[in-house]
Amino acid sequence: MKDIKKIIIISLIVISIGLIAYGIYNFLNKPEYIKVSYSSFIEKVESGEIAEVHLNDEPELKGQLTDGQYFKTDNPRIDNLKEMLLMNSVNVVEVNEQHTLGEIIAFVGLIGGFIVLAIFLSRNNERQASKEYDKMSSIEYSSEKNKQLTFSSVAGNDEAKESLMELVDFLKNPDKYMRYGARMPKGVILYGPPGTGKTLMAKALASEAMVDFMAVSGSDFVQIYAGLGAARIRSLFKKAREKSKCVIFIDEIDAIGKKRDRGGLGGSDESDRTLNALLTEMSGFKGSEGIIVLAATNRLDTLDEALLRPGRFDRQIEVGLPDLKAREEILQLYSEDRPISPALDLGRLAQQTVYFSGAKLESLMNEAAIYAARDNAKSIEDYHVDKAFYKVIAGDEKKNRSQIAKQDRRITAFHEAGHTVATKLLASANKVTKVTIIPSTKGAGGFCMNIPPDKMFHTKLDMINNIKISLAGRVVEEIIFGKDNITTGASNDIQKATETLLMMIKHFGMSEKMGMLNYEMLMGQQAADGNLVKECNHSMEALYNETKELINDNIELVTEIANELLRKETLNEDEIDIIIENVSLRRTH
Ligand SMILES: Nc1ncnc2c1ncn2[C@@H]1O[C@H](COP(=O)(O)OP(=O)(O)OP(=O)(O)O)[C@@H](O)[C@H]1O
Ligand SMILES: [Zn+2]
Repeated sequence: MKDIKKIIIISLIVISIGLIAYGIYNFLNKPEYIKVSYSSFIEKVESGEIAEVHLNDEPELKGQLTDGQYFKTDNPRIDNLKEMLLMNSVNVVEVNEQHTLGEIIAFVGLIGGFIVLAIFLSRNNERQASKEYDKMSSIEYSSEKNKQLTFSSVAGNDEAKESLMELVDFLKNPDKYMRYGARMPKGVILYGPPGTGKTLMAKALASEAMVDFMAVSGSDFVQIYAGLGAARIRSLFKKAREKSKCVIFIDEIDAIGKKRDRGGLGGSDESDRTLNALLTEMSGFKGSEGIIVLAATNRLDTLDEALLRPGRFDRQIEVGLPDLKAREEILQLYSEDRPISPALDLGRLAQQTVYFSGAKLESLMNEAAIYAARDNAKSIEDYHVDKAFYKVIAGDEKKNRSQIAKQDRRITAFHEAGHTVATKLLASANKVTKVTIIPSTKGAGGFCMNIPPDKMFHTKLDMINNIKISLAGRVVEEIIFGKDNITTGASNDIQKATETLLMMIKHFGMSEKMGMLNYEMLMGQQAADGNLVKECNHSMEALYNETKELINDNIELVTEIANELLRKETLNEDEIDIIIENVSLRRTH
């Protein structure tokens, strides 16, 4: 505001100078005119007493006599006046407009004044705008130094916690790792369903390492103004460097890091610019600076690959929904400071809260506490939890708390038990590290983690067994629940089985009927050759029937594993081996 005043004053001064100059010029140059009649003017022309005439369209003509005197006379406004004057060797000056030099000066002065004013105003605007831009581009972040928060405040997710704990020492002593030439990760992505404790873990990492925690959200960078998102990224990293050691947490990274469209549709230049700024900043800082960027997303597969490359977010940690044990731990955690009735069985409550996230469990205990307080009850009772339960799953289908997703769980348990048994019987060299009926981002239902041994070549038998392992989930569904009750849960399995079978026939010459031909080369891209489809269908059916036979022979084992899965939700390899041993002992007796 002050600046605007200054500019107005300066402009006024410039304008006044112009006007004064005009006045002075006029005053100094104002000649005295004597009036002569037109007839005496003509006489003077003819007698050669006129030196100069200014021709114009005005009522009066002006000019100068040979003796230097100025004169004026009536303007006859005739066409041949100029010719007549020239014939009498009078100097003729044509003045089309009446502007005198003085007026021109004043005019120039005025224009100049305005130009100066405009320049000043626009400069001022620019300065104002850039000031505002600076203000907006400096990112607001929430910073917390939470001394009490440790990894023990995060229940379950042991693998994820372990991976993060490795980083604590690095954050404390980055120099130590630099001395050994160890390259520590700059970026870690935590991915998994909402409310599973990703933010909580990031905070725990910062507080255990006793460094600053800077939290922002990806949506803060989605801006209407061009370049603002990128500027905010730079400001964020600048502030982080000022702190030297810190954890930057970017929630909802997908808001800036979405896959860039190859077709050019949808993806905006603006979000590209923001993403590029992030990538540049991340490659910019050195590992020795003790800065780690944690990012969270619900979906890893929507992120741009460029983000996941080495030197960026090259560590990806899954944070899944809690299983039975973890749910009990979380419930325990949120009961600690609350008066819980001794009759309230947290173990049973954990069993009844399948598919609940940590956030949902926390909210369950909180709502129960609110109901208890409203009742002025001595402690939180089972029926408070029951009421709270309906509140928390409100919007979901109203289910009895002990019946939640009961059928889903049963189907998933049997399906995964099928994969497990097939793996154990057909591919004993594979490691089944974990079976679970808790959904992950990888599989819709549960999953059976199966690590094949490291080998250079795969035999035909290996590939056939892999197909059977994939089919075993569906096979068990059919045997236990009937042909009409098979589910969509096997779609990934069917895709995998088909892929393997096609590879065997099309690339590896492993089908006697189709011979040793590469069908890709024979048919180009159009693979829908009738014979090929028929052969695939035929082979798949044979493999399905063989798998069915295998499962039927071992249905007792499948059932046992499924029931154990329903009890514990997650089984590791040792637990599976014990069940197998028990069942085979029972059989031989
Ligand atoms: N494993 C857990 N242990 C203890 N508390 C948990 C756990 N998971 C979630 N919570 C509780 O739920 C709250 C929300 O979790 P948090 O914000 O960390 O989830 P998030 O995974 O970051 O979710 P979003 O994807 O929605 O950002 C936490 O503050 C905590 O109270
Ligand atoms: Zn399956």
